[in-house]
Amino acid sequence: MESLTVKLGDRSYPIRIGFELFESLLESTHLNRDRRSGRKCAIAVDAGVLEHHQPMLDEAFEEIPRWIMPVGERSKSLKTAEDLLQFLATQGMDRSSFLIAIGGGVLGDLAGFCASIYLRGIEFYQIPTTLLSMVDSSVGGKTGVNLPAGKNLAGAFQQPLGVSAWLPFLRTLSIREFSAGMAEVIKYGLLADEDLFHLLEKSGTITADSPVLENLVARCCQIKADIVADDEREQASEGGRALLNLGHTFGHAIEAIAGYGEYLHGEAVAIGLLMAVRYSEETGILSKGNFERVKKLIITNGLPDQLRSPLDTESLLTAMARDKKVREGKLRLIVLESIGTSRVVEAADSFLLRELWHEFGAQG
Ligand SMILES: NC(=O)c1ccc[n+]([C@@H]2O[C@H](COP(=O)([O-])OP(=O)(O)OC[C@H]3O[C@@H](n4cnc5c(N)ncnc54)[C@H](O)[C@@H]3O)[C@@H](O)[C@H]2O)c1
Ligand SMILES: O=C(O)C(=O)C[C@@H](O)[C@H](O)[C@H](O)COP(=O)(O)O
Ligand SMILES: [Zn+2]
Repeated sequence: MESLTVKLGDRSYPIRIGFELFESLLESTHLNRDRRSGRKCAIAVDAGVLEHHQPMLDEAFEEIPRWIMPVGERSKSLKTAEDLLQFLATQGMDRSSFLIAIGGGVLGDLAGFCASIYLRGIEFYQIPTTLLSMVDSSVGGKTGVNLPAGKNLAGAFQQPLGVSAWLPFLRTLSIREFSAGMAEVIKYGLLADEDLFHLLEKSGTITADSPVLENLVARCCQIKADIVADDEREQASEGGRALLNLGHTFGHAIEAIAGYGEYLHGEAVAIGLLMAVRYSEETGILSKGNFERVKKLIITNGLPDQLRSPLDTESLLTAMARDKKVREGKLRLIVLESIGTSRVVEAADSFLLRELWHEFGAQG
């Protein structure tokens, strides 16, 4: 088992990652201790997880009331949040109660958001079940829902009490969903860890059975934990948590304009990473030649390197302008200086952005 800590003073929490018994991971994050304390709790679970793991979850959590979320990005909405909040209220959850989120990033973001606003805030645990949620979304406390106007535009920072990543969950994940998680893994290599990037280049296509999997998940979580510990609310004037957004200004625009769910988050991020690398090369911040390396890694891991069908350039640019990193109307973009080193550019070149969208398959 890999054990890490997100160091946030009295809100510090453990991340446990491993193949051992599911119960042991729950024990090691204190989740079972909190259950035994008599505090009321409830589960929010993704329907797709239940489809594959219901007997195990029934056994592990037999007596706990359960709210089931319909699968997919469209569930990350205010409407679904209302359903979950109503469920918490009808179960009589009080301020000493806690919520257990079992699912991918959609479920985790939604349940975390509901935990942050129910009775003005209750505690919650994260049990991520997708690669993406194990390496990224379950850690760091960004919670929220999408609006028609853009991704994650309503949300809150709410750290979990603990994260238990049981790796055998990944054996039932579709290849497409596993690949989506690899986009965030590649992102970490690019933004902060050249050795990780080399390891990925050497390893070929990563799968749920890859011998490096546990190490990869732990490494990504460690990078995120360190960044979050330094800049929990993304307020650093240079770098900081904003670096975790590499490729996302492009990716989030694709998700919103194509219609939520059309591109998986990781697929949109993969295209966004390539666009960010191209932007970095075109502006002379990154030396030429890196784009092809990143593209090879993206393709090897089953991710798209282009829009699948044309989207409207103006709409994409409008969506980008709603990015949460915008300051005083200026679009801030994460760029690469080299593989493993990233930084923020304060006012992105809008002419170049338009050209890039055309290069990657947008129209108009
Ligand atoms: N909060 C953050 O820091 C953060 C970071 C990255 C991404 N995100 C968000 O995460 C979301 C994407 O999360 P995701 O990629 O996990 O997608 P997801 O939550 O939609 O899960 C993907 C699919 O896999 C199914 N599934 C989940 N676990 C399974 C399992 N073990 N076996 C079989 N099927 C399973 C689900 O039913 C779903 O259909 C996006 O909304 C994105 O914005 C948030
Ligand atoms: O945790 C972060 O910070 C990230 O940026 C991680 C991203 O992978 C994730 O998709 C996040 O939800 C994006 O945040 P947002 O602030 O751009 O909505
Ligand atoms: Zn992301």
